[in-house]
Amino acid sequence: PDSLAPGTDPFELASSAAAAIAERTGVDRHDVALVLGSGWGGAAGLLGETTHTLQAADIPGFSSPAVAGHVGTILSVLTPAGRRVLVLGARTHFYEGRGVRAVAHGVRTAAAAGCSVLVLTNGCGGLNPDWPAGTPVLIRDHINLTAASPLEGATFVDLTDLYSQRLRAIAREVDPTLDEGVYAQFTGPHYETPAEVQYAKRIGADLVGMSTALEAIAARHAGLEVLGVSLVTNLGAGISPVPLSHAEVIEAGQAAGPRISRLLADIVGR
Ligand SMILES: Nc1nc2[nH]c(I)nc2c(=O)[nH]1
Repeated sequence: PDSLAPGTDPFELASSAAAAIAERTGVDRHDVALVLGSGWGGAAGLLGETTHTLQAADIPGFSSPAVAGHVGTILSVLTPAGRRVLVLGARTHFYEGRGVRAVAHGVRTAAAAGCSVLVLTNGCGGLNPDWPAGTPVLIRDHINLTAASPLEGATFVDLTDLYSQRLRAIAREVDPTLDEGVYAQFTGPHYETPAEVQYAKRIGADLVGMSTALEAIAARHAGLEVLGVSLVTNLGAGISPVPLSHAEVIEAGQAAGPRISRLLADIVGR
């Protein structure tokens, strides 16, 4: 069944997606999954040898991307250390209105494909003036402002250390200058008002985005160890005098591309 409609079991769909990936790549088990957010597109090429490129729309439960800057492919990459990375370039955002099952499908597919680690990357707004556009920031924790959960029913899941200290320590070995922050997921698709940015700041957020938190919760439930890395692509509304634009977002991501791609490749290579 290639549908996330009510009635289909999302975990069965993830298993069939993982089976389709294994069949099409000949790779029975992947080790690390990587979700590429805005600005992170260049990372895949530096991870190792891309042995297979699949169209996401050909894999059960995935659809073609709705956001410019997100490619609609799923890659299988072999790292120099012999690790298999599943690169999910087809993220579904909560604001697409396809439901939380669609948002969590990639993560569940990664777990069903055998992955034990998930690296979630995103582009986001920064609330710290010390972080100009192009700054990568490790996610230390999140605030889920979507009023939703990817989990259904009495699925009580502990979220302490959701963003693995072990993986953050590895990231800091690779780049000791990396800062950390709390990421708040808004529903979007609109950007925050200046008042909402100040609200986010007051409740303890350093980064504002429209992804990641729901995926991380689904990842913990699926038993994956999570590393989250944000790319500050703009300062949150009201923090900087000029208005936001998606063009600015893509441009800042591209400028930071080489550095963050190298960073991600070195972290995954550990
Ligand atoms: N919510 C929110 N999401 C974002 N994504 C990007 I790239 N920039 C932003 C931002 O300023 N706010």
